[in-house]
Amino acid sequence: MGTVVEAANKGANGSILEKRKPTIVFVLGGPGSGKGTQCANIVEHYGYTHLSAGDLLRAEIKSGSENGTMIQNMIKEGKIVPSEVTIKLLQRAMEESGKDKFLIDGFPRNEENRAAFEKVTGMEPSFVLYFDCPEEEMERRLLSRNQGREDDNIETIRKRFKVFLESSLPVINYYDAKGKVRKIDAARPIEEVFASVKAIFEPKNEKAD
Ligand SMILES: Nc1ncnc2c1ncn2[C@@H]1O[C@H](COP(=O)(O)OP(=O)(O)O)[C@@H](O)[C@H]1O
Ligand SMILES: O=c1ccn([C@@H]2O[C@H](COP(=O)(O)OP(=O)(O)O)[C@@H](O)[C@H]2O)c(=O)[nH]1
Ligand SMILES: [Mg+2]
Repeated sequence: MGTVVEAANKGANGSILEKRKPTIVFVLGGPGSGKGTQCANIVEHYGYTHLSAGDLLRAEIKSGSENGTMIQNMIKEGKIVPSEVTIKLLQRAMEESGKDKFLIDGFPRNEENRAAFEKVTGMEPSFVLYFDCPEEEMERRLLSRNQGREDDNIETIRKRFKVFLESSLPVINYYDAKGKVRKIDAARPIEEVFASVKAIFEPKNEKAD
């Protein structure tokens, strides 16, 4: 039974993840659009495991890994770290969690990230949550985030906005063409945004009338 699904999920590396067939939701949106904030809410209500690609990369810098300096420099410049580095961290985190429902926050950030992830893991997202927010609002939020991040300064923020428009939006457009994007107006208060998020995660009542 399920041979068609199994074939569709089969990736190139024989990973245990294939056997578990995890559910994946990509959480995308510009820097400061509220991805991390809303992911925390989703985890609380819907039992997903939150994996922030940015957090994994920052942890990798702290761990003193051989890639640490390269990653740090790229983040400081708002550039996208090579796929193989980020994908390895995501795969490891998924494996180690022992869980099977993931919010992947802030990845894929460009078409190459996306294609490499799908190829290496053999997985596609169930859907993509896209937090849509104007730059002025994102800029305000980032400048008052106060997490001591090296990239939350106006110079790097401008670079991140440019990278988002040029490289990350095409990923959203790609999934939109496949009918997989759930777009949310993220320029509202946190609770209002979460109300829209809930409507996406709640099971549909087919017989509602
Ligand atoms: N809807 C919102 N309205 C106002 N501030 C918000 C909202 N969502 C998040 N924030 C704040 O904006 C900053 C960036 O949010 P965060 O969730 O870290 O965004 P992202 O992960 O997309 O960069 C944080 O300080 C957060 O508390
Ligand atoms: O898949 C990823 C995710 C993040 N980053 C880098 O990490 C930074 C911070 O990402 P994060 O998602 O934490 O920032 P946010 O958008 O949440 O503010 C980005 O600007 C990139 O330089 C990356 O290269 N690849
Ligand atoms: Mg974040």
